[in-house]
Amino acid sequence: MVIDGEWVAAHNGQTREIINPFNQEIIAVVPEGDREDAKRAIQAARRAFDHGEWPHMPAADRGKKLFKVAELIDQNNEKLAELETLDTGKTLVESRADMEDIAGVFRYYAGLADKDGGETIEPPMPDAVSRVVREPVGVCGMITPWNYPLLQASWKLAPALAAGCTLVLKPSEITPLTTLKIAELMEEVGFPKGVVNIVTGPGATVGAELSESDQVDLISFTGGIETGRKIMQAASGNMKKIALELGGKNPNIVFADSDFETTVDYAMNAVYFHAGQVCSAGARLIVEESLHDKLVNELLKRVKRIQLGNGMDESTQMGPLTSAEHRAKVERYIAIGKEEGAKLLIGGKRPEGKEYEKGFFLEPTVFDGCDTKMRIVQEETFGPILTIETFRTEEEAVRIANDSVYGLAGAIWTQDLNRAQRVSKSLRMGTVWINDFHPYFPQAPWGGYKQSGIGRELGKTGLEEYTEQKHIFQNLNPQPMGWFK
Ligand SMILES: NC(=O)c1ccc[n+]([C@@H]2O[C@H](COP(=O)([O-])OP(=O)(O)OC[C@H]3O[C@@H](n4cnc5c(N)ncnc54)[C@H](O)[C@@H]3O)[C@@H](O)[C@H]2O)c1
Ligand SMILES: C[N+](C)(C)CC=O
Repeated sequence: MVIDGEWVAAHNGQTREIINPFNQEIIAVVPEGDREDAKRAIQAARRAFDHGEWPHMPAADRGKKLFKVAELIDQNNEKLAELETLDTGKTLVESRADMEDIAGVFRYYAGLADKDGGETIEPPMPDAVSRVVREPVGVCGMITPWNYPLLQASWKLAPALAAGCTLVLKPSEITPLTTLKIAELMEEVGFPKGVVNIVTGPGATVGAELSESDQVDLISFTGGIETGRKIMQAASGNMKKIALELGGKNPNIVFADSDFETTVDYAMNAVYFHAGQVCSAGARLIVEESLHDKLVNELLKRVKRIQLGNGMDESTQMGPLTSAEHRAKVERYIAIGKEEGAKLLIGGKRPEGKEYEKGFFLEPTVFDGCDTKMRIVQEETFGPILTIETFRTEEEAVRIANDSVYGLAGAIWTQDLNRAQRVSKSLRMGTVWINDFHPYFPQAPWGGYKQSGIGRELGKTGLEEYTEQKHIFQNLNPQPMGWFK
């Protein structure tokens, strides 16, 4: 890991084996840091912020460095993609696309770094000037999940560095490899020491230290809702700023007038992409009753054809789940769905065959006859499970879709664009897609309503999250007030 510009082992020499979820082979051994390592990294980031050049460097120069990182990511796209696939199990095609997105994020914030020079405002008194400027928030703690390891890291690294912050990043303990690789690329670009620190290790120690430390000014977290709650509590000690990107249980609302072929195609992609391990997965299909039978029949035909396999194999459409623990959790949800009376139409078990024996595979699964009282509809299973609910009216569709503690994303399929606009206004979600599913890009903010999170990543807001606003007021003609004579 990287602390204060040096590649170091964990202070106590502990290590962790990183496993390929396709065959359980050990692909790497990484340091298993603890609170002590996190403290050292925080101190390094603190020194680099309080006494270093990075926060004071012209923003355009910080931007140039980020452009170079983007170039190196492009040059190393294949290597990084392979590493991500070996570590997570996702298909190589997905990993390559992730790397392109990641380079795009660095490029976007490289360009944005020097665009906000502050603003002059009109003070309500004569002979005065007022300026509002943005300054880096300080030392940032960053904690990332295992499903999109480098992508989620890039959404934090690029804006924080553009803003002039220093940081300590803790990747998920089970998928740290691409985060360590990008630290190598950043070393090649040359960031001042202590600006970028990477500490590998568990959430309960390294993550908790970052969240609790009074030397950290902001904690940015992407992960599950329960961990988010703990981080929010831990952050209250020094009132550090918090940015939380949490889970979702995202409705995919299909009206009977939608374009059938495109809708079915996207409904599959919405839920089974990356084996459903996507915060914005379209895991709840909410379909107009009159279209239900036709849509379900076609879905089942296509689900049967999904090609499971090694993510490294170009013909694979869906890889294994990322860990044995996670597969066990998803299997528990399948059992819960059956107990709740949902009708299992397909899947619900591990695939048979020698090629699947060692991997953490689970068949794509469809439950019909679902409703919002069921746990499989309310809770994030984070696996290849689709639940189907039906509606008769537009109002009912909206009510069902909003009946959730989450509010991350959702989609509407219809050719009636007035209806699409009406429904999009009624959905309590951070992102609404009309006749599409899944697009996200650096220019548009990303984040959740309700318990899906606090704050936004990406877009201009994603940069502002890493800044404090300062109002600088100058009296141009100071005279005694004469109040206390
Ligand atoms: N909203 C988004 O943009 C987005 C994106 C990706 C993933 N997610 C969510 O992430 C979740 C899946 O990821 P996960 O299983 O890795 O989540 P998780 O909450 O289990 O872990 C996320 C990170 O938090 C760390 N952590 C665990 N306990 C901690 C503690 N007490 N203090 C500090 N850090 C701690 C983990 O080590 C890991 O690095 C899903 O809920 C998914 O929806 C959300
Ligand atoms: C934010 N996203 C969609 C890239 C990953 C969510 O898990």
